[in-house]
Amino acid sequence: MEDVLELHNVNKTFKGFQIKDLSLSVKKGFITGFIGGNGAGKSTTIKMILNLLQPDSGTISVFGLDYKQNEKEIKQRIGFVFDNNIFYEHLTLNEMKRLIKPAYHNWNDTIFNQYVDMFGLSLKKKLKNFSKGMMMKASLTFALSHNAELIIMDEPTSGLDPIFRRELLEVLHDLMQNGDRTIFFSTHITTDLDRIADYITFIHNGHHVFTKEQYKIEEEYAIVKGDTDLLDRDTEQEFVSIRRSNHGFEALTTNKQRTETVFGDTVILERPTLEDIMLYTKKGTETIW
Ligand SMILES: Nc1ncnc2c1ncn2[C@@H]1O[C@H](COP(=O)(O)OP(=O)(O)OP(=O)(O)O)[C@@H](O)[C@H]1O
Repeated sequence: MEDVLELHNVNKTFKGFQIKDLSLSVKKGFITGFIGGNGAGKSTTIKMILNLLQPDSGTISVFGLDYKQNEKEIKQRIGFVFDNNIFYEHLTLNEMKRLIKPAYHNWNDTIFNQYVDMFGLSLKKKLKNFSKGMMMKASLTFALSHNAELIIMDEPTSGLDPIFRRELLEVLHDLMQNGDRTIFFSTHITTDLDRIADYITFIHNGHHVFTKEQYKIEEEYAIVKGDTDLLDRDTEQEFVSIRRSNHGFEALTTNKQRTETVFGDTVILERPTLEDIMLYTKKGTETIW
């Protein structure tokens, strides 16, 4: 399968925060959800992918091209959707379109009008009077109107009400019927990903934890529950992190099959949510529990 986006050993240091040797790839034709807790480095990574921020070292290639030689071509083929307002607020949607359209040689007015209608956006209303949901839809409309092959979104569903969110997810899902398109989006709302993501990329504290097909996560990971007397120095090694209470322990395994072999039916295995995986991974590295 073709990778549309590849990061190789990318490093970026801010005071008090570091993206460390981040390598990841995004498969063409699929939706990849990009997850990680607050401050994990998602926005920083997305900015580097969009060449809005330069890595200190490492390489980033988009469509197999690098920004140094091919910035214009890459930007023609990428659409990005941000949660905060990147438009000129005093302009109407129509005025904004006139400004953006000449920058893209693949611009398609029919598609633009189609999404404006579908999203119920007003062409004559000033953008400063758009709600957050409308702004997100406007931003997505611009990305789609130049036929972007790769759509990158930073928290597209945050702050949207459940109906808007569901609608947006359905639009994203429908967009994938054209198998050439790829979507990479960060989110805190991991339940959104259950609906539409094929792959999940998880970063924690500037490190890549995994990129996996969603169904594989279900196959490999499990929450394990059992009596604390099953735990010793050896068996503890089986888990990412362990939570103990008076009633027993709960832990996350990344290798369900092995856990079954080691513990047999002395433990109960449950399907973890992405939230569980994020939480246990965080606790594991902080060793609080
Ligand atoms: N320009 C900058 N200068 C200094 N530090 C920065 C800069 N941009 C981001 N950071 C820091 O880098 C860390 C990662 O921030 P980033 O916005 O990438 O995380 P995030 O995963 O998108 O978080 P959230 O989900 O909360 O939006 C944070 O500690 C942040 O304060």
